[in-house]
Amino acid sequence: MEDQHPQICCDGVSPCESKGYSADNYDPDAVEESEDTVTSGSREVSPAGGPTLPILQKIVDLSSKIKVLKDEHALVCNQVKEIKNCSFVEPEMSKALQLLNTELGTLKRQYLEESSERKRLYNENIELKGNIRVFCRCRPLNQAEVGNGCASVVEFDASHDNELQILSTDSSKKHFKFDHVFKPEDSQETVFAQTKPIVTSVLDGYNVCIFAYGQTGTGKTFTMEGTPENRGVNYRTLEELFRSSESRSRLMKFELSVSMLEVYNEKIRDLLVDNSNHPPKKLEVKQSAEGTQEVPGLVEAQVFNTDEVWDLLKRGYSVRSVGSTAANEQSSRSHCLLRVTVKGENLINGQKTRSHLWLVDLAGSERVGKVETEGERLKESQFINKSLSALGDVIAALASKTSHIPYRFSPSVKTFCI
Ligand SMILES: Nc1ncnc2c1ncn2[C@@H]1O[C@H](COP(=O)(O)OP(=O)(O)OP(=O)(O)O)[C@@H](O)[C@H]1O
Repeated sequence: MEDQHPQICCDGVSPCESKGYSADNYDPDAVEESEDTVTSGSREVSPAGGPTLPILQKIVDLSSKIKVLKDEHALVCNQVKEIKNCSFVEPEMSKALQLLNTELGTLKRQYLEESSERKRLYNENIELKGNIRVFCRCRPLNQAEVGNGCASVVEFDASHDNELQILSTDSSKKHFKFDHVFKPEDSQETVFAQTKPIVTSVLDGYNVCIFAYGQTGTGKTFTMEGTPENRGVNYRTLEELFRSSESRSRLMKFELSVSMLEVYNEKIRDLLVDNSNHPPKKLEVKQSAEGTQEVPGLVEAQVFNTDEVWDLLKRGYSVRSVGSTAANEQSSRSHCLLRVTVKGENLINGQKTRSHLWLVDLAGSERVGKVETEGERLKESQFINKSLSALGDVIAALASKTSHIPYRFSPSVKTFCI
């Protein structure tokens, strides 16, 4: 019977050292495969009557493939056994979870420490540059000025972007220094780039205020409001606040709301209320129980995106008191104040902040005689000048760090200092 089995070579044994199957080296997979290969293949018979060398080689190859597969199978079986053994998996998993939680806690703590350090350094840097900063922007000559043959009396120093000189009528030059000077060709974007770092401090919980101050017709409203095609500081600020708050959204949740008011002839008027059908509500600055200055009854509209902001700003600008003067066709006759309230909540430690950003377009300072004002315009000018002079006193007192700051001298100034 033994002789009926074909003699095959395997395990690297050479044909001349061939051996037959026995009960000890029997491999059912290998035999099945071998038999199939030998019986179904075109039988090539060696001169001695056994299979030829190519077939033997195929069998050798298949045998080693089967061995590899068997080893892999044994490995997978062991893995399945391990997975089925829950008493092994659960403690391992809860240990891993515990480790991950500890690591997460450490990372959170480090993140909080890093972000409060960032906040401290950022705002320290702002303070080092000066808590009160003054920029000067010179507008280009307008068509009327060009038509009248006017020439610019402002000279800029190319090597100092914080200085300018004014040519006086007697040909002498007056030298002025600011924190930065913007030239007539500087865009709205360039102007905003300088204010942006201060603006983002409000997200860190600091109160910030930006005033546009200057003679009538010099470009205050253009700088703060801008035009739909060329938007100013107000819109760009809110755009930046949305962008910045989004980029911090993994750590902080922010809520932004907007109020708009004007101080006209020393009276406060809410610009977000439609007063067309009834007399405007009387608004006043009052001290709250917490000691902060508030305007009770002032509309505070929550905003979620820049489209909503633009709609609100347009609404407010459209009802602002403007009039035509000799110096400016569309002169603002009131101080316009845009207040952005930022409420922040730290999502990790629950700490809350509330801060205000005031963006103020002051009415133009003017020499009453020069702008030929009379009647209602004259009364407006007197109020404007009185409040601006009171504001000048407050800023001078703040800058010289005197103990008494004359906030209460004018209702407008009281409003600016809320
Ligand atoms: N940087 C500028 N580039 C181009 N045009 C400007 C610039 N600044 C101001 N203007 C234009 O000059 C005119 C007067 O500007 P604006 O109304 O902003 O002055 P203002 O200082 O707000 O005046 P007022 O105090 O009378 O309200 C406007 O037509 C405005 O578009």
